Amino acid sequence: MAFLVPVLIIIGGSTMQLELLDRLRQINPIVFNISNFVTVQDVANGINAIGASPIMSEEINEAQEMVQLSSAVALNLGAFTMPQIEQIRTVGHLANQCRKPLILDPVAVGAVQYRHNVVLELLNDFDVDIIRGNAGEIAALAGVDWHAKGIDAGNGEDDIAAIVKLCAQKQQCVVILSGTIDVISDGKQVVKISNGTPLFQLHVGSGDMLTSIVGAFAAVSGDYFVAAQSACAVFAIAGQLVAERLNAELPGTFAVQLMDELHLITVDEVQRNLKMEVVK
Ligand SMILES: Nc1ncnc2c1ncn2[C@@H]1O[C@H](COP(=O)(O)OP(=O)(O)O)[C@@H](O)[C@H]1O
Ligand SMILES: Cc1ncsc1CCOP(=O)(O)O
Ligand SMILES: [Mg+2]
Repeated sequence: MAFLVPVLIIIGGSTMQLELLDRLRQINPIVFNISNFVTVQDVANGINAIGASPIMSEEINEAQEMVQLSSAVALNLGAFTMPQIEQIRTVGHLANQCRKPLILDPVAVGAVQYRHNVVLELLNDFDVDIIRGNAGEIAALAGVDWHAKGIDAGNGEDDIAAIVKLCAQKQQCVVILSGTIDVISDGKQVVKISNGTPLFQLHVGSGDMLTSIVGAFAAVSGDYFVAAQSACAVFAIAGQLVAERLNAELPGTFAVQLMDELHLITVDEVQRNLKMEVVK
């Protein structure tokens, strides 16, 4: 096994372990995803491109084997049906029993009350380690007023650092609120990562890809707060590097080149481009 050079960035007491990207590529962890039919291909290829190994399943009878063979489990609630909720519940319990990191993407819970209710029931049923959503979704889970717009963040006036911290305290896990700035909290500390590009918003599935890539980082780190920060930094900087090379708003080209960049991006590039701050 090649020697891993530790790349630690310490800002205001918070530690970003950028070498997790190299560790991920060496270990090639399996990430089991319950995906949605809209973005499943992007999610599988995003995991593959970054250096992990995706597997998807909609069958409850193979839930136990799926969880056992994987190193992280990502639950995307983008387009679930009631029978699928039984599979999701089973997988959530199994992930807890087998101590596999469990990541949740609560798609559109800020816009659809039915989804919100179902997700709150699931969160009562099993423990998730990391929640990743946009501002509309995280505000809903924090119980804060916000005008979400379908699968998109929408708008609101509250302080997003306070919202993500409240959500992390309420749900007792690490929470990522992604957007123009990614804000990450474990309920005590809050970190902001100001990388990325607005082109992410022109590609449906950007958030879903990030959620499963968070799973890949959680699979190779015992510290979910650090894993969440590293995944957000790598993903946002990959998109930013692509955008810097494009001379027009090209959503199709962006999506294709994002996949390439996820494969090519190095720890050194992340380190040179990282814009991270600890919120006081
Ligand atoms: N305006 C923006 N500027 C920079 N990065 C962005 C912007 N909007 C979204 N992103 C990035 O897009 C990725 C997906 O996040 P987001 O768009 O919030 O998810 P979702 O697709 O679930 O709404 C994240 O890496 C985030 O940092
Ligand atoms: C359009 C759509 N409808 C249900 S799930 C979904 C995809 C959401 O993807 P993302 O949250 O990554 O933009
Ligand atoms: Mg989303």
